[in-house]
Amino acid sequence: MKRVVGVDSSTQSTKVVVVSAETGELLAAGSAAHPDGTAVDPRVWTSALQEAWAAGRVTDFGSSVLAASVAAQQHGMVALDHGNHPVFDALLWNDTRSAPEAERMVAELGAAEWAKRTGLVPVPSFTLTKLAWLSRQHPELAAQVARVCLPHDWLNLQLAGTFSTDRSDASGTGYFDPVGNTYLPELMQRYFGAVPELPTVLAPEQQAGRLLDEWGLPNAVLAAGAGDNAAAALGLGLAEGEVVLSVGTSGTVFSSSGTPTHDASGQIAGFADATGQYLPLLAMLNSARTLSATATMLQVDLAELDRLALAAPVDADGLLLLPYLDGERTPNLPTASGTLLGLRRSTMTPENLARAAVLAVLNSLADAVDLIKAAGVPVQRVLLIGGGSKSVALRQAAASVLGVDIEIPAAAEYVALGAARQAAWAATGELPQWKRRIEQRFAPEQSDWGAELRGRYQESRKAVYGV
Ligand SMILES: Nc1ncnc2c1ncn2[C@@H]1O[C@H](COP(=O)(O)OP(=O)(O)O)[C@@H](O)[C@H]1O
Ligand SMILES: O=C(CO)[C@@H](O)[C@H](O)COP(=O)(O)O
Repeated sequence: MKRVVGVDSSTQSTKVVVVSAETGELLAAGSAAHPDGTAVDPRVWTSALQEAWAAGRVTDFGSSVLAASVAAQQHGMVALDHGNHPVFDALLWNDTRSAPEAERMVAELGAAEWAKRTGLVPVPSFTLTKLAWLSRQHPELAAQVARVCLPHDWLNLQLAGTFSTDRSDASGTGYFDPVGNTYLPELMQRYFGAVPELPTVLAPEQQAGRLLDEWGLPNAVLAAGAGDNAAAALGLGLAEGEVVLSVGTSGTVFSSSGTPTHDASGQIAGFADATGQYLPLLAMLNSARTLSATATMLQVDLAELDRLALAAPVDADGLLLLPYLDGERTPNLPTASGTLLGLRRSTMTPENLARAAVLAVLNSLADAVDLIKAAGVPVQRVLLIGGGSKSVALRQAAASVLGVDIEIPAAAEYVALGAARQAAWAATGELPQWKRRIEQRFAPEQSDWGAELRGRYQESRKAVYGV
């Protein structure tokens, strides 16, 4: 049996899977945690990959492995000197210190022009705003930068010694045109003050090189890799009309599209996908960690948080959480903090707080679905994935809050699986057709509690944050 390896180097952890190249059947898996924080030394990701690789006993599959591929969190600023040493910690997608730069960039060029040229309107998540911050705050370090890449590109460098990326990840930088598939050096020059070497943008099925001997897979080539959401779409075999709700470290809502988006409001990121098409996407800074933070506040584990949330009234008895705990990206409120409304002696219960956290995550996703629908992206099927989707309370309430049927694919690491599927494509020249199994389906409940809650959530958000 021929195998392929998929990697997901996400915000909180590295996950590695070994699967059948023909069917995608899971054969082995390993993982390793990342440190908390929004600025990370990229060398930590290399160590985590080595740890997850060993935990998954990947080298036991040796010469049967045809290829590997890396998907990773998007946008991280990996700034390297001439010796490929990081000049500064990689500022991640959820670091908001470059908010002033993002505002300045939008004010100077205009949102519509940014959306037209890059598919994006700068927010602190995007790589170029972080480079602008480095150039302004640490000019002496910026002067040492010889090349710039993204988290998945850094791991490509460690795995095969090649400096390469793919269009899905490049499309999240703010200096790339996903329609023309070209870098925009004039934007890099204008906002970073120089044009460092940038990784070669490979086609989705193109090989990036051969794995270095130290990784113990003598016959394996390395595929181009991808941004994590594009890889998840590949892992799910996402089709136009299908929308993914991912409750991970980031909350994301995205679909597959044959046409690019240029949303001047900046709410929909017009990314490229990992098949040659496009991936219109909205991202939230606060998602699964809203649940874990609430569990910590209640001093319970996630299983107990779920039990509490299931024991509460469906609407948390009016307790309402606006979950902008780390600031927020959609809506663009980088300096915001969270707000709890409806506090009464009768509503201040652990059950209601747990339920309010679940409903907060779902309302943020529902806001994003409303926006992607309004942009004309067809929404015929909604798939719920991500670690947070393991919450029974969340998956049971999702259909009522969003007002649509929700499908839960069988539990899998879809980002890593998508990377593995790309690896098989790069090795064989054929994109394998792996089966997707739906584990559960939920329909909206008869009562209209979800619609009533959506109204209160939107009124509260408008009243408190003005958006
Ligand atoms: N049963 C659960 N209930 C709620 N949240 C969960 C559960 N299991 C895992 N999580 C959360 O899922 C998140 C990890 O999800 P994942 O999709 O792997 O994230 P990433 O975006 O980093 O890939 C963590 O924040 C974790 O707390
Ligand atoms: O910023 C985005 C998408 O634009 C995030 O989706 C990151 O790509 C982080 O992904 P996870 O760690 O949550 O998987």
